[in-house]
Amino acid sequence: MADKLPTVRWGIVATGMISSWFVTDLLLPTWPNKRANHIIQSIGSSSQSKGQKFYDDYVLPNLAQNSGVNPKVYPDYNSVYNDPDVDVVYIGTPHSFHKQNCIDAINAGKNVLCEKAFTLNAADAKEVTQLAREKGVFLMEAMWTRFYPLIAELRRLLYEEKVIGRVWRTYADFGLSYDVESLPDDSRLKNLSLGAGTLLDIGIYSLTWGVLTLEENVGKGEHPKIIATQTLQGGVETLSSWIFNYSETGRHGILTSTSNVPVARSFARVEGSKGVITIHGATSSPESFTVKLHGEEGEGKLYEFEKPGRGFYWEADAVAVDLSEGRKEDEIMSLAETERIMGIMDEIRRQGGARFPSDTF
Ligand SMILES: NC(=O)C1=CN([C@@H]2O[C@H](COP(=O)(O)OP(=O)(O)OC[C@H]3O[C@@H](n4cnc5c(N)ncnc54)[C@H](OP(=O)(O)O)[C@@H]3O)[C@@H](O)[C@H]2O)C=CC1
Ligand SMILES: O=C1OC[C@@H](O)[C@H](O)[C@H]1O
Repeated sequence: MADKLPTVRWGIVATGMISSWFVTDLLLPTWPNKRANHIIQSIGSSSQSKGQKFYDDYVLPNLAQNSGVNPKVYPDYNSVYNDPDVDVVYIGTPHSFHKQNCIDAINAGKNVLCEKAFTLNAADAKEVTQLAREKGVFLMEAMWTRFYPLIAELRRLLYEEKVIGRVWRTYADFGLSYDVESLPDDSRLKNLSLGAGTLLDIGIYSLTWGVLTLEENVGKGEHPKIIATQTLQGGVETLSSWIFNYSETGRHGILTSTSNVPVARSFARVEGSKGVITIHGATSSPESFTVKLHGEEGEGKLYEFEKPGRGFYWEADAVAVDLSEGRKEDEIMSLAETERIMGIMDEIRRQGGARFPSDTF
């Protein structure tokens, strides 16, 4: 069975935390709903020694899972874009570099999976998506949570089975607890030119839970009105809160992110006319949810989902399947949806006051 799956060869750009998580997951022996095989073909870093350390730490221990391929390590990113054996480039740099990294990879004719947040603002996102369309390469934002089987089941229950009746309201939070001011000045979480602030880093997940639970046809129906506010500390946004108002359905999303308070384990709650669904785990990496009908005795029905490692393989599988079937974008995380999400985050920042040096609004 595994032989019939499409295989994709990845070029990894940057060797920070997220790239280590992504590669470690792709080198797992298997996972639920596995739809593709993945090979780490090459690694690009700011230096040979850093790239080599990444290889030693995250690839070498699991080399047996890499289909006999020993990846090349390059002391730059361009060599990855120009490596003829790479099918798709994975970009794991801080947000502010995504635009240029994508442009370079696309101009080299490569397919691209780029980390969230896709760019710093919607205008930059459109420039990149337009280029990919022109060049005819595949491009996707790595919004991994959207590809969890848990999401598909949750949406089936909400909009096919309608288990909680008419959906009215979603609360979702992503909070981490760190002191921004004590971080080094070059930290991507503190440095505004690297895109610091909670909205693009973690608020994007609360936002995603909002659209996935409140929109029956995600991105294809009514677009929400937004009412937003933000708190800045030393110019860096540390607390964002916003309401989504869907006037056609009457639904509201109450959504927030912060670096000042850790999120609760039950990070989201979807309320309907007949019951409530409470979602547990990390906001980026959900584990289970409980469906409890109004008036029902007990704790409600728990839905649990198996997840070896962290869960990055599901988005990678989607890329591999899209490529094998000749698609230039993914249906779940389409380019239009990325543009829309970036536009929503622009609007929250417009109202809330958080700005990056490169913003033109
Ligand atoms: N999907 C998810 O769950 C997560 C996604 N992310 C996203 O991934 C991106 C990277 O985050 P993370 O891995 O935490 O960041 P790190 O700081 O850990 O790593 C970023 C890497 O980018 C490269 N880089 C290039 N230029 C710079 C620069 N000027 N400053 C810092 N790094 C630079 C470096 O790699 P090298 O030296 O090898 O070139 C560096 O190691 C962000 O956009 C973030 O939103 C982050 C965490 C989780
Ligand atoms: O995407 C992310 O999810 C997990 C967080 O810890 C991280 O800061 C963020 O980039």
